[in-house]
Amino acid sequence: MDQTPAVSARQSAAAELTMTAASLSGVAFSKGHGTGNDFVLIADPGAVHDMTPEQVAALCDRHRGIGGDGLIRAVPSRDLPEGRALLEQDASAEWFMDYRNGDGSLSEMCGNGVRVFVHFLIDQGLVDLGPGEALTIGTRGGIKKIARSDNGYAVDMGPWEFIFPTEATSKAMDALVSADGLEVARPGLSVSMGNPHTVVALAELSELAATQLFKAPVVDPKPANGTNVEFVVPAEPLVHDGFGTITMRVHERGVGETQSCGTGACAAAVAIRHWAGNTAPNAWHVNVPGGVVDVKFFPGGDGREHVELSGPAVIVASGTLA
Ligand SMILES: N[C@@H](CCC[C@H](N)C(=O)O)C(=O)O
Repeated sequence: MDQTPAVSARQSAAAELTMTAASLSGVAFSKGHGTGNDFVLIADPGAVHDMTPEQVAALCDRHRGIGGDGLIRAVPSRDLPEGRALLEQDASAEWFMDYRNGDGSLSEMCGNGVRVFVHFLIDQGLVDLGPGEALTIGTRGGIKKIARSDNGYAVDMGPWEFIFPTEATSKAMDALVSADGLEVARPGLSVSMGNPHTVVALAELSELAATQLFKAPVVDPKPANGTNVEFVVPAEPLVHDGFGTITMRVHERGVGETQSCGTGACAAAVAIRHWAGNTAPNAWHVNVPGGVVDVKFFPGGDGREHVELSGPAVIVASGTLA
C-alpha cells in the first residue's frame, strides 16, 4: 500500500538524519549539562570536525541522535578566524567554545555552556584549573574568564546592554510579548548578554506554570536576530539574606523550552533589578526548572558593570559515534 505523504516525508527526514550523523562515525563525544541545559560535547584539537547545521541537528536530535539543547565543539582558538581575533586581545584564550543551538544555528553565547565546556576541557585533560586560578576561553561573545566556585564554576560574562536603549526602556518596557496560555500580551524588556533576550515579568507562579512554551512567544519589536524569551516571577518579598530571588522559564531561540538558560538568568536579573529600582540587590538566585544558578553584578576592569554567572556543570557520559 502507498504511504501517506506525511509518513514518507517523516521517513526520509529520519533517513537523512541517520546518514548525516553517520558521516561523523568514530568521533568521540561526551554528554553534559548545567542545571539541565544539556549539550553534546566534542573535543576537536585538530580542528577537523567543523559541522554543518544538519550534522549538529542530527546529533542533538533526542530520538535519533545523542540528544541535547546544543552542541559544543572545543577547538583551538588559533584554528578559527574569530578565535585568532581574540588571541590578539588575550593570548591565553587558547581554547574556543564553538557553540551551536540544537537546530544547528549559531549563537554568540551560552552561559551554562561555558561552565560545561570548561568542565569538559578539564575532564579531557586539556586544561587544569586549580582552586583560586582563572581560565580564559574564547567564545563568539568575546573572551570569558572562569574560576571554580562553591556551586561549581563562576564565569565573568562581561557587560550587559539594553537592546533598545530608548526612553521607553527607562520606563521599563520596550516590547509586547504574547504566548499561548497568557490571556493578554505582556510588557517585555530586551537585554543583550552577547546574545539577545526579552524578559517578561509575571505576577504569580500559577501564571508561569500556565504559560505554554511549545511555540516561540511573539515579541514585538523583536531584536534583529531573534530572541530568547524569559518569563519570570520575582519572589515575594523580593530580597532575603541580601539575595533577590527569581523563578524563570525560558523559550530559547534555536531550541524551544529548555530546563535552564544561563544568559537568560543574567538577563532576567538585569530586568528585574531595573524594574525594582535603586534598592534592588546586586546578587540573585535564579530558580529554573533544572535547578538554581546565581547571578552577581560587579564593576568590571573596563569601567562597565559586568555580570557573573555561577552554577554546576556535570559530564554524564562519554562514547564514540557509531
Ligand atoms: N542555554 C544557553 C543559551 C544558548 C543560546 C541561545 N539559545 C541563543 O540562541 O542565543 C545559556 O545557558 O545561556
